[in-house]
Amino acid sequence: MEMRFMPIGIMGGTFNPIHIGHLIIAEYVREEFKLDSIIFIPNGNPPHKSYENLIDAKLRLSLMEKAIADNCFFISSDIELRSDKINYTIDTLRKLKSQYIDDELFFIVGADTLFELDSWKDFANVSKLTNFIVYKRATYVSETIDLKIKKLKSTYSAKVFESRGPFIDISSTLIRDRIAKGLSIKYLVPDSIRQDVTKIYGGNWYEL
Ligand SMILES: Nc1ncnc2c1ncn2[C@@H]1O[C@H](COP(=O)(O)OP(=O)(O)OP(=O)(O)O)[C@@H](O)[C@H]1O
Ligand SMILES: O=C(O)c1ccc[n+]([C@@H]2O[C@H](COP(=O)([O-])O)[C@@H](O)[C@H]2O)c1
Repeated sequence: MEMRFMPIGIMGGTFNPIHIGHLIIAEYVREEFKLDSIIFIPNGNPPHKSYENLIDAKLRLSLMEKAIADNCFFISSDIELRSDKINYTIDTLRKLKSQYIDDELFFIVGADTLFELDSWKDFANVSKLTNFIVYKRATYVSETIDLKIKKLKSTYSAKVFESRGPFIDISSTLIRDRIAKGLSIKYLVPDSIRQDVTKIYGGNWYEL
């Protein structure tokens, strides 16, 4: 029997809330790197981020599930919601590796996350368990991105690839800020979750 090792993408994030940037990036990278599927993993208790407006992890998960429902290549995972402790990627990857034993993992990160990678818990071992795909993000110039990738490769033998996808200047911060100002988030999140996102993040009737 022929063995087939699958390249699997991982889109880890706080998703507070998920937006079309996450979806466009995942779909672009899936095709670009010929990934079999992309697992979306919301972080229950994010290690680095301190938020004024971090909504409940189960709500972030359910918005994410609704947002990815129409893409058969996208899979949702609650692996980081099963404990109240801070979630570190090293633990998640070890669990995923026991499930996807022979498959190759590709952790998708935006350029902002690239610059934090070596501060992740046990990054030396993280980089043995997964490849990385970096997606450019406004304010991060490509020369600096290239230098950082070079450094991660030489220091940790990390396997880091760069996506050629287009800049997408959308963030969860933008969504939260616009809702706070009573502005529209139409087209910034999938239509299937727009009303829920507006309500959950304290928006008014205007978006309903
Ligand atoms: N527009 C984007 N371009 C490139 N990468 C992105 C973009 N939006 C999110 N990402 C990446 O997706 C991953 C998860 O992002 P996250 O859920 O923190 O969203 P965010 O938009 O960065 O949130 P916030 O504005 O609250 O910081 C991170 O690696 C982040 O860099
Ligand atoms: O493991 C760590 O130390 C660690 C520190 C910061 C972030 N991460 C992961 O990086 C991914 C993107 O994080 P964020 O904060 O940009 O949403 C998400 O999957 C986080 O769990 C992981």
